[in-house]
Order: sequence, then C-alpha cells, then structure tokens
Amino acid sequence: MTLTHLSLAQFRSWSRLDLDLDHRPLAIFGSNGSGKTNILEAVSMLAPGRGLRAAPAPDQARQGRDAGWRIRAAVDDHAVETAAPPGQSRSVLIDDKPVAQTALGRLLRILWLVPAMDRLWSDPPEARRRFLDRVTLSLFPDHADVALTYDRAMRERNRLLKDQIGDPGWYRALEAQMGDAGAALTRNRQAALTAIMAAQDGGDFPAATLTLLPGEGQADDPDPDSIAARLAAMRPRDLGAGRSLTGPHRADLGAHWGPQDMPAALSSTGEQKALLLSLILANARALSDQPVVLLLDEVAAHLDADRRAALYDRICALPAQSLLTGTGPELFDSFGPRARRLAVTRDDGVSAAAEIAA
Ligand SMILES: Nc1ncnc2c1ncn2[C@@H]1O[C@H](COP(=O)(O)OP(=O)(O)OP(=O)(O)O)[C@@H](O)[C@H]1O
Repeated sequence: MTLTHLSLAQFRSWSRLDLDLDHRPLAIFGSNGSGKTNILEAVSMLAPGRGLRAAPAPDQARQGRDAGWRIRAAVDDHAVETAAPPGQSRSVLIDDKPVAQTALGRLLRILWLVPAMDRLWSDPPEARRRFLDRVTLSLFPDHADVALTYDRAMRERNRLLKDQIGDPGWYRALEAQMGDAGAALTRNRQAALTAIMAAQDGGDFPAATLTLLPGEGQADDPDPDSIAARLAAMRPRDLGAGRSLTGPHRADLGAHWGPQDMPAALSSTGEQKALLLSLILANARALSDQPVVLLLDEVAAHLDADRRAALYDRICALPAQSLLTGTGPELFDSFGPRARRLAVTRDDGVSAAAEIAA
C-alpha cells in the first residue's frame, strides 16, 4: 500500500495543503518555522496515538480559527480521515466508517526521527519506553490493544491502591489481567528488538545490541503467572506507594555497540544520533513486506556531505516512502533526481508549498 495523497485543513500553520505522494523520497525545505515539521506531524497522525509531537488535539488546530483540524489521506484505494472538531477528541474514519485509532496501524507503518529524540539515550526511561513501544507497534499492530488492556488493568489496580483498599479479592483478577497482557507486551517488545537487530546493515554505524532492561519493575519477564505472582507479592509496598511499582510499564531499553560494548548513553552526541538513525532504518527494513512511511525531521543538517550521500543511498534502497525536512535545498543535492523537492514558505502566518524541479 502507498500513501498517495495528503490533504490538510486548518492543521497548525496550514490552512490548506494538498499533496500527491509517490514512492520517491520527498525533500521538504524552507526557513525555520515555515511549517515543514507540521507536514510530518500531519502524516504521523495517520498512525495510532498523538503523533510525533505527542500534542493534545486542540493544540494542533490552526490558531485563531475555531474550526478544529482535519487530515485526509488516500492509501491506495482507501480513504482515511482523521479530525478533531473544536472541543472534541480525534476521530478516525476509514472508507467513511468510524474506526478505532488502532485500525490505522494496520494500514500504514509510520516511523519517525525528530530532533527531540536526540537525547533519547540519556533521557529518563519513559522516553525510551515510548520509542520501544512505537517500534514494537510498527512490527506488531496488536501491540496497541495489548498495551491498552494492560494499561486499563493497571489503572484500576492503581485506583484501588490509591484508595488504600486492602482486600486481596479485589486485586487478584486485575493482577491476572496484568500478567496476561504484560507477558504479551514483553514478548512483543523482545520480538521487536530481535527483528531490529537482525535488520541492522552495519552501514554508518556498527551493529548495536538492544536489550529490554528489567528496570526496577522486573519488566523483562514474559511469563504471565510470575508477573501476577510478583504483583501480589509487591502489594504491601504498592499500597504504601499508592501505585503499581512493578511490571512491564517500568521497562527500559538498553543499547550497546562497538568493540568495547559501549552503552549508547556514553557515546558522543553524533554517535547517539547515528545510532538512532541506523535503528530507524533497520526498523523500516524489518518491515520490508509492509507499507512503511519514514519521517526524518532535520536529520540531514547534522551530517557531513559524505554521510548525507550515504544516507540518501540507503533511503532510496529502502522499501519505504520517505519524507525528509531541512532548511535549504542544497541539503538534498546528493539525492539528485531520485527525490522530489517541496519548497515551503510562510506568509501572514499561513504556510504554503510549491514543488520545484530537482
Ligand atoms: N496550532 C497552530 N496554529 C498556527 N500555527 C502554529 C500552530 N502550532 C504551531 N504553529 C506554528 O508553526 C510553526 C512551526 O512549524 P514547523 O515546526 O513545521 O516549522 P519548521 O519549518 O519545521 O521549522 P524548523 O526548521 O525551525 O524546525 C511555528 O511558527 C508555530 O508558531
């Protein structure tokens, strides 16, 4: 499947945008604040979740309008629409039928790399866990449902803990649910890391070893009964804390690479970026039989000309559609005619786009 058309209405700095897409990479360039990343964010809303900025829906509506926003897309012969009218949460329609957001994950696999992820390896574990779950979701679309089931049971257990309800009978069913869903969550995450490691090509970056770290919560255990048993054993401590302190929701992602098995967090800033880029490309490669859209925000600016050329070669070899941003067209020169160029400008606060010849 291919994302063949994108249409935006009142989305961030865009009043309207109509964009045809094909298999060629799309290099989007323009000044700071012109609205390039807003296009990538709109594409990321074609995946379940809150998109690459994790923004609340009202923030995405063009300011000064009370209209809410709407994104329409054509994915082969499917019509996809997602919209958030004022004061309402986001809705999703596929072929005019309302569907759960999770249905989006079965249509396109959307991967992204944005500057906010530059410090991923030294950020708190939540950021890596979100990244891990996005990667996992791209490979296993049922991961969203499993995560939701786990989350619901955990919230309910946390509510009991917060209300200091001590009766074990109230907890057992929830802990069994957390055990079942948590084990599936962990198995998915482990399988995703194995798939990504196998798909690394050693291009610009030595292959990394990725590990699911247990964290404080022993969050690498794929056995339902032992997760539930540990939750039961930890109940007195959890009652003291008023929340669940153990389980897959405490997992962390570790990465080591190179001859000295260097932890990613100790690598240089450039190495950390290269590692992430290499993992995103591996993620796309691991999905080679799926329709992948790769969003790379301001990746080119950090690379020297040779690395940029090598990256573009690898992007062109991927079985994926790619959208990239950068401030100037020269950043994309080494694509030559292989990529389309879209110039983005902004007048009176409203973004506009024009395709230019390569
Ligand atoms: N809800 C909104 N309504 C109108 N404009 C918005 C909204 N949200 C963000 N913007 C504007 O969009 C601009 C940012 O757009 P975007 O992040 O796409 O820029 P960019 O071209 O990627 O810039 P840079 O090169 O600096 O990353 C900002 O000027 C911001 O004020």
